[in-house]
Amino acid sequence: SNMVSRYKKEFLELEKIGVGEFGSVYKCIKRLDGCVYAIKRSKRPLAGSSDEQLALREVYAHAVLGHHPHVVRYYSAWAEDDHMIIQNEHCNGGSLQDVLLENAKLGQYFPETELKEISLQVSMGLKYIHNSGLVHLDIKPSNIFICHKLVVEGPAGQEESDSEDEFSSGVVYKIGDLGHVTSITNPQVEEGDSRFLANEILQEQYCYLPKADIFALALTIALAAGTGPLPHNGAMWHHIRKGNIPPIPQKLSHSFLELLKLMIHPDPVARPSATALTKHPVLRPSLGK
Ligand SMILES: Cn1cc(CCO)c2c3c(c(-c4ccccc4Cl)cc21)C(=O)NC3=O
Repeated sequence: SNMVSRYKKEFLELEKIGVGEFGSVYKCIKRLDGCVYAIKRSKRPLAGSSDEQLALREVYAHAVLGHHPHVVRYYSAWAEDDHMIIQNEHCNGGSLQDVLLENAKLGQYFPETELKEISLQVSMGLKYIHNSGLVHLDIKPSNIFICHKLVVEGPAGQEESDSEDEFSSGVVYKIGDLGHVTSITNPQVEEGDSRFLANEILQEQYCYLPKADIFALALTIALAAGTGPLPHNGAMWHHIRKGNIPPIPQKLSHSFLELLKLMIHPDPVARPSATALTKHPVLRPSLGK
């Protein structure tokens, strides 16, 4: 590789915002356009390894998926000095997992209206991914990123926000980390986090893959509602796969609880599709009247 890396040449590294076995994520400023990006640098996987497959799948998925308000935007990816680098949109509000941990410390949880907003926005992102012929397969709080719209001061000092758009609350939830994305029709399934894994995927039944994302979304929402840590395996894992939503320490409406229950139905066919969720009266109260 040439001496000066493209990464160092094009970007100013501000801070490390994540680290894992996958590599490290940095918040960077691109010198040319002055914008902030999230950049993941990971050790280049062994050529021909399954890790290489995963890395390529992530970039293919971003390339196919183009732009959607509820999918983290991809800008570029390249390889240099034995590293894979992917440059994505930076979401300034952290991940849903970060907010859940903060909430838990304070014994607070997302109220039902916010739980429905998260469900609706992530369903819109899933509808887009599924209609593109792909499935995510690793939906969970740490892969949902939050963008707070920056308030624009008007001339008279009053806040300006085109509140007629659907993000009137100013918070946008986006699906990120496409490392497990695969095709619905000829899938190469790399199982996601077992805490959010639907039983049919464990049984290698891949004929209703989009419904595995719906299953994982329901458990993601249950965590946002304050349920305790999910099991990775064992009796409680199977109890949930029989269609039992783990206990939630707040009063939720019967209709919302019934929807969450339907989303983890043991039979994937019985679970609502992402498209159905985006039109569901429980999530879109205005449609319910
Ligand atoms: C750990 N971590 C923290 C953040 C910032 C949230 O305020 C973050 C981001 C991403 C990613 C990411 C995930 C998977 C693949 C590539 C990237 Cl850049 C990871 C992130 C990403 O794609 N966009 C992010 O904001």
